[in-house]
Amino acid sequence: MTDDPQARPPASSPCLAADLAPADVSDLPGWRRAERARLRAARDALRVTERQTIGTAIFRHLAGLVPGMLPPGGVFSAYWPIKGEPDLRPLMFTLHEAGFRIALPVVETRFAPLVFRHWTPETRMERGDWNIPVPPADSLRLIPDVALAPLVGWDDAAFRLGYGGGYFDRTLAALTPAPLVIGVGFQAARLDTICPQPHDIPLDLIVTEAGVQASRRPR
Ligand SMILES: Nc1nc2c(c(=O)[nH]1)N(C=O)[C@@H](CNc1ccc(C(=O)N[C@@H](CCC(=O)O)C(=O)O)cc1)CN2
Ligand SMILES: Nc1ncnc2c1ncn2[C@@H]1O[C@H](COP(=O)(O)OP(=O)(O)OP(=O)(O)O)[C@@H](O)[C@H]1O
Repeated sequence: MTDDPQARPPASSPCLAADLAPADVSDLPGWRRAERARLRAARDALRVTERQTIGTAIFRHLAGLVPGMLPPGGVFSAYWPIKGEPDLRPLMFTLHEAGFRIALPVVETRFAPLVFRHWTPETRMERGDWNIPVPPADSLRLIPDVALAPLVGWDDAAFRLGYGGGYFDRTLAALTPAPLVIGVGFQAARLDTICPQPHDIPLDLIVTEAGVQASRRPR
């Protein structure tokens, strides 16, 4: 041990470092609300063609990665895009054609973990909570082996900022074994840190149009 303060490891979370986070993180929920609004406004401002180019790049990265992460006939959970999220529905068709089962997340009960309903190209989607299209209630329930989690924001430690309902965190805390979760979003939505809290669970990988950007586990 030494008394030289320079020799000590950082004494506190990087969230408290002035260069990484807002001056006042004592109001973390308020800071997250503001960051969500800022990042969503930036996403909404993208031109349709820019969004499509980014979606295509993310599709290519995932189409190369995901099949090798799934067992034969394994379950892949995607998402039905809302609010300017990258549209990865082509990946649902591609992986369905390759013999994997596709699921979509559904809020069946508010503030409870998500459930995952089977989707095929023949599924007639219905309107769920927040008007998100979902497979009908009589669809088979599946447990994903690999799940995509759409990102509003992300950081280098693979933490995710979502819409603020805590659904993915609650779901990951409840599922055993936990699926491999890939956060999907825009490179521009990177934050120095989301200021992770005890309930925040890091994702396994973050994929943006620039490729794999962060991972929790050594690859
Ligand atoms: N495409 C997609 N599907 C998904 C998710 C997602 O993030 N994206 N989810 C991932 O968890 C779940 C739904 N979670 C959501 C949570 C909040 C809002 C939302 O729009 N909230 C409003 C506020 C509404 C309110 O307070 O009542 C908002 O942000 O404006 C949307 C989806 C399941 N399906
Ligand atoms: N495992 C959990 N059990 C109970 N509540 C939880 C759990 N995880 C998160 N929450 C609650 O959900 C709320 C929102 O969490 P957070 O800010 O991390 O949302 P988010 O990850 O951005 O949202 P979402 O996953 O819906 O897109 C918090 O108030 C938190 O207490």
